[in-house]
Amino acid sequence: MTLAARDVHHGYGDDPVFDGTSLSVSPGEVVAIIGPSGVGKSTLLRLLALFDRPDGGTVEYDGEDVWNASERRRLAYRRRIGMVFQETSLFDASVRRNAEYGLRVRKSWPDRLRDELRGFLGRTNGTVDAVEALETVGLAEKVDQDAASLSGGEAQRVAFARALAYDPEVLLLDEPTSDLDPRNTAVLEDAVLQAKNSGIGVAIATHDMHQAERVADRVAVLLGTGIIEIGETETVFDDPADDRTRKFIDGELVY
Ligand SMILES: Nc1ncnc2c1ncn2[C@@H]1O[C@H](COP(=O)(O)OP(=O)(O)OP(=O)(O)O)[C@@H](O)[C@H]1O
Repeated sequence: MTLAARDVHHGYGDDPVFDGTSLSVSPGEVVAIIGPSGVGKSTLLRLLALFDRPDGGTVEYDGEDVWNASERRRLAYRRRIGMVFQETSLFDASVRRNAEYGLRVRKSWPDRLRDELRGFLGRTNGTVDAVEALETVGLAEKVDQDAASLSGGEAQRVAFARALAYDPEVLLLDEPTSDLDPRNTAVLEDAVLQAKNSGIGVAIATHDMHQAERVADRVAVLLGTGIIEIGETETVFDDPADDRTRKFIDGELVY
């Protein structure tokens, strides 16, 4: 599984956000996307999540141009991608039901039938259980609590568990710890590393350089209308090829 945006052009109105940029996510790696506010980190994640079609260029899943595939195939690909947004949206029900939500909605009918058959035959279906996913984010003891009564940090962790619970091949995280305290941040970062170790490819947009250093194998630096540099985390932080990267990381670039 590799999810890739290739030479994508995209914008809103007359303003280009991307003028030909590329990014790929492979199994078992974490790619951090860093860059100033408004540069297009969320937009890039939305393109990778197959929510929006790029104006130009391609988004490919395992080499297949997703927007030239049938809608059925595109939906099947979309089901393999988990996305956690900046703003969490839980509904008024228990934590468990919120974490299970993706399982019910996103599974295709053939998957559901297969799972039922496997359940009938007494086999496990390989899907991460919602409670297991809640354990990963340290919320197992809150499964029966009403989601509406959770703190902001707990709600973000439930949103992450929901994405994990349906066993995605790729996880796209948009500032998943922007409102979290250090303890909640550490729990989520740990969950990201567990996801990676289980073979999931992760892309994470973050404002937090230290977070990128802690969790990412590769870092993509978005500036202007595209990625100006992408490489191994250590190289990008310690010995960047582009001087603008160094300035951005050192806080010398003013936007
Ligand atoms: N639906 C939209 N309609 C019009 N303009 C949009 C829309 N979504 C995003 N933009 C614009 O596209 C640009 C990129 O936005 P985006 O949210 O991707 O940036 P970002 O890097 O994620 O920002 P932040 O770090 O503040 O979350 C911004 O100039 C934004 O105003």
